[in-house]
Amino acid sequence: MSWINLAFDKLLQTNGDDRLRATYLRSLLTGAESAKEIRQFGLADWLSEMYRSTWLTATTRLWRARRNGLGPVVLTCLVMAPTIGGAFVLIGIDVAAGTLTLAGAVTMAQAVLRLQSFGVLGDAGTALARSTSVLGALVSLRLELGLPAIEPSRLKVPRATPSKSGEPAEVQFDRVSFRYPSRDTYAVNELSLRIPAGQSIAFVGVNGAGKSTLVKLLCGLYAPDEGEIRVDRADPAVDEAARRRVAVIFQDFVRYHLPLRDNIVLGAGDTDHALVERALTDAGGTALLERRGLSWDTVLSSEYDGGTDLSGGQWQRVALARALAAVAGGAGVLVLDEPTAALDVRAEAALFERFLEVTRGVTTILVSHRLSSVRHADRIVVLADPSGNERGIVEDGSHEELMRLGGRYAEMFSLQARRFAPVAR
Ligand SMILES: Nc1ncnc2c1ncn2[C@@H]1O[C@H](COP(=O)(O)OP(=O)(O)OP(=O)(O)O)[C@@H](O)[C@H]1O
Repeated sequence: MSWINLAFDKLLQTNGDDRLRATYLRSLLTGAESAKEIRQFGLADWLSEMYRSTWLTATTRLWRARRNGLGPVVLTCLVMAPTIGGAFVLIGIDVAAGTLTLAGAVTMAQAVLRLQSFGVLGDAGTALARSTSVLGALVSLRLELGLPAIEPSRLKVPRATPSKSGEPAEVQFDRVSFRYPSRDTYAVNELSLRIPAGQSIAFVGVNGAGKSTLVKLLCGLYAPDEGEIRVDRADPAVDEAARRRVAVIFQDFVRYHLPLRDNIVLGAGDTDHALVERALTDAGGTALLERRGLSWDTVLSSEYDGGTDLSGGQWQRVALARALAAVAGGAGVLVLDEPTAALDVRAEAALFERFLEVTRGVTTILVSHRLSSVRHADRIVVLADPSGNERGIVEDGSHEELMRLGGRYAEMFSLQARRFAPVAR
């Protein structure tokens, strides 16, 4: 059995984590779930390069191993070909002479063909060579059997450096309307809004009011049917630089199976380590390093040797740190589209409050169903209810102003405050 163990080891060392990572990177680059975030953060080139180099590392080793193993295969073929050919000739001669029946010839031929099962051309070898599709399971099995771990190779990938304007951006929606092609009604209807540079603003409204659609329009993921959107006077739907000025964390943000550090500074070049640390601290995620004992190089997936997965709330802190790092890297607008939904009411409110504190002076857009979480924004806009005949924005002001107004926001806030009495003051 020692040769099986050897081949097993060789296969894993030839591919192992690199193959697994390359397959994962390919799924990130081609999957619908990660597409909007990859486009928004401008990660396509960075991830493509990482995929290319990871795949190349794995396959180069595989090619080398195959080349090394080619000698015995060629030698065996040279011996087997005349042996099998000669046997068939002898069978033919016997059949022609009438000393071997047709049934006998078929049986003999089968027996001769089974000769291939021996040695390097054998079934076991072929099956092993084809078993790369079960690599993930093999890696786990290896751990189960107590075999030593394979060290994942460290990637050194050149990364894109974002523009570093450092200034908060001004955002303008001018009579914007947008309808999804499959729908009869407008998701956003004649909405006008100017967000001065450095202001924090919250979008609130009933389900389906168009809050997330507005965020996607701002990210340039869709172009409006009518009206204009501008980020520092440039259109994010057509201008890559304007798009990169918007850092957004969606509710379904991507949980990258990459080291903790890369999860925070995705594609952000050789970022100063102090900046990454500050981003994690500001996002309230230092417990990951202190209590969970992670290092900056720990891959955030248990599928990798030494890797580990995080809880929903811990992932959200990593995603928030990513947003803060993007701002430090040059983004001028920060958008949080309900990325904290997995946190409880109290934790979300505390996090948003802290977030507004650390991003003071940055243009910030918050979307949350929990009004106690967004009450500290400089300004709150209530989007029209699409089921009525309203359009655009129906209320606009600070928490205090809207409460004094006694309109829709005040009604929604009081309703929630009764439900979450200890949180909403
Ligand atoms: N990809 C899509 N295709 C078709 N219709 C969509 C799509 N995404 C959203 N919609 C529709 O557009 C409208 C606005 O949706 P959107 O998600 O922007 O609202 P929202 O205010 O963010 O809602 P919620 O509070 O439930 O998150 C809804 O009627 C929704 O059903």
